[in-house]
Amino acid sequence: MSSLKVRNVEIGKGIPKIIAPICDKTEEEILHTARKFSIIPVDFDILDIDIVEWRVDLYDYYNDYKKIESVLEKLRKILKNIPIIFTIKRNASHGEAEISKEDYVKIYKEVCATKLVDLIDIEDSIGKDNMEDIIEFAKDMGTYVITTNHNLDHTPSKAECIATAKELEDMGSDIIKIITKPSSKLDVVELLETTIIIAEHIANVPICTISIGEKGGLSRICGEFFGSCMTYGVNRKKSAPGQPNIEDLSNLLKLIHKNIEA
Ligand SMILES: O=C1C[C@@](O)(C(=O)O)C[C@@H](O)[C@@H]1O
Repeated sequence: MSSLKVRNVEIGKGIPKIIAPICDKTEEEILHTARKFSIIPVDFDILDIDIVEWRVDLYDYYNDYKKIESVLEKLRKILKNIPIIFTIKRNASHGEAEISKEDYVKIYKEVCATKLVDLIDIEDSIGKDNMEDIIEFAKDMGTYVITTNHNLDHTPSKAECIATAKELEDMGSDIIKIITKPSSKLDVVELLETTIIIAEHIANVPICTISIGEKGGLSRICGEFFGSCMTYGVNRKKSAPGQPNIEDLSNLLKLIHKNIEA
């Protein structure tokens, strides 16, 4: 697995990168949260984040491209050099956006064309052709692509996850993300083992794996050992169940980094 440098952040090397999602509904709240993320750390008031994800499906106007662009322009200024991920999750992937695949593709392309975001996160529920369509466009615009495979009701086998990772990499993903739902502790362990195999033997791009819900919490903190390159931390509002808060996450990641040989 090789790393990916986005602005000053090297994803796929060292401590997994902390992504802070912005999950607000209104422009005012979104910008307020972004300002908190951009504050220069003072003493203990450190918000230790590497990347900000805007969860656009949680915004009141997720299907109004003009409004999205206007918020993005402001976010870009506020967040300065912090990389921004643009994500719309449709309700097919437990997100909030009731949006057709065609509109999804259209909004993502328009956003790439603005060059205001560093990465986009696209979901596999839109189908291979639509994913490839967005990826090709994103590459032309210089936007990095995270492709997300959602398994929100089960944990697929190792073989299935490996096949998925290969397929997503072949499509041109810059980062591969696999999300699974555990029904037992063994499911969590299975995903961690799968992560090692993909990171060390299969993928040439960084991968991120998450076992969701309270049962899967371990998968969010031990990525450095198993080969998962990034993890999501909560600020005020969670964007998914099981996410730890940013401060705890940051402390844990540093502690693990000091005590393991990855
Ligand atoms: O894909 C993901 C991962 C996530 O669902 C999580 O479980 O932490 C949180 C989402 O905001 C993000 O887009």
